[in-house]
Amino acid sequence: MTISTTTTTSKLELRTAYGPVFRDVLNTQPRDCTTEEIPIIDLSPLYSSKFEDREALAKEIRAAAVNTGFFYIKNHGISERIIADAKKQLLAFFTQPNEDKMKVSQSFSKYFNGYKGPRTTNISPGESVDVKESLGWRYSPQYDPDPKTLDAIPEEVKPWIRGEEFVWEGTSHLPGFKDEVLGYWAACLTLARKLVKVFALSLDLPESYFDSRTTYPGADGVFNYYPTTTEEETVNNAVGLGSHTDLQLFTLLWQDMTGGLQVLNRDGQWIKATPVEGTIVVNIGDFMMRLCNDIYKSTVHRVYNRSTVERVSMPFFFGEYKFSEPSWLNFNCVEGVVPSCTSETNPPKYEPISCGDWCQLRFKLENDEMKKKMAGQTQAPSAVIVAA
Ligand SMILES: O=C(O)CCC(=O)C(=O)O
Ligand SMILES: [Fe+2]
Repeated sequence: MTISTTTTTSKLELRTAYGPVFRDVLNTQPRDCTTEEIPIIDLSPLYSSKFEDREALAKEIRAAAVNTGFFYIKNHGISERIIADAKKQLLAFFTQPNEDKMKVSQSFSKYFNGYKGPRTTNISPGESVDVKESLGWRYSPQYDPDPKTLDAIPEEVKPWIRGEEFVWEGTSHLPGFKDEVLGYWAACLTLARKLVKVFALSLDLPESYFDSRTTYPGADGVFNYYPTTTEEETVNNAVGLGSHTDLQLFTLLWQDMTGGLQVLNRDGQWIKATPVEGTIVVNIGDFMMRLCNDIYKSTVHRVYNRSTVERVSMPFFFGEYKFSEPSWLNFNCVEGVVPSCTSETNPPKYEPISCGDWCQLRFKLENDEMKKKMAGQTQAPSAVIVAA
């Protein structure tokens, strides 16, 4: 008798601004990641004055980005104090009575800022609603650690500034909230602007390639709070946050030590991105994937909190939003595949689009579909994977 060892796969549906895409997923249990799959990269050379040091770092980043598209960074330069203060404020926010959280409800927002309650989003169409709740705030030039003269912001740029003050007004009763949350956000933005230079190097571009493109960047801060799942949700395989890719150039993701983040590796195997003390996770977003013609992949990930305690995370999404001179003169602010990633035999696979449009389109799509879903049912659906 022969025993079949063939592993079956399922198709996982992912939502993008241009409609669904599908990935093959092995029907095997998630396993721990190896250090080859998700390496820990020492970021100290980022702060070195020697070009060779930064170039060597760029090589490490390229290797990680073409492999799983996920890596941990240590010695990243964001202090433990800044992180601890932000986490303290995160907990202060989410442990408030619901009516206080609703003071900054996303329903007040034009641009997806504010609070979304638990089980009110469904990022992955084939999985359950997301058990997590979240608070998001977007780029505002008045809080940019690289100071901006507000009067000098070009008129054409202004419609692309997506930060909204109601987030800070509606949390002003929480002592130190705005300062400490924006302190963390500013530290992430400073780090991201340094890191994007190494990403440029890693793509054989000049270090300064993205500088003018990130003068008014996509810089979205989010706090995620994953309550423990109910017994029914556990039985129904409910996700904390369903399978998705991030949208911008890259994400800096601080996660607590609870665990629950899973990443789809190149073989279609779910692997666990186990928390590593003192590190931040970096992952590639869709816009980066488009710019580099798929050399780097935006990696699918999801979260299950199956522990007996809450889990929290603080992602920061970094992208080109609005170009500064001279690029903003090209007001469509679209960007195609970068020249170093194409050749005669490897033509661009993607039409140019702006990072801003790319995000706005998908946020809207997700929101509209969720509204339809909520209108049609009162109970959270259980997870369904589209059949192979
Ligand atoms: O909570 C996490 O670890 C991941 C969060 C995430 O993927 C997101 O907010 O896009
Ligand atoms: Fe994500």
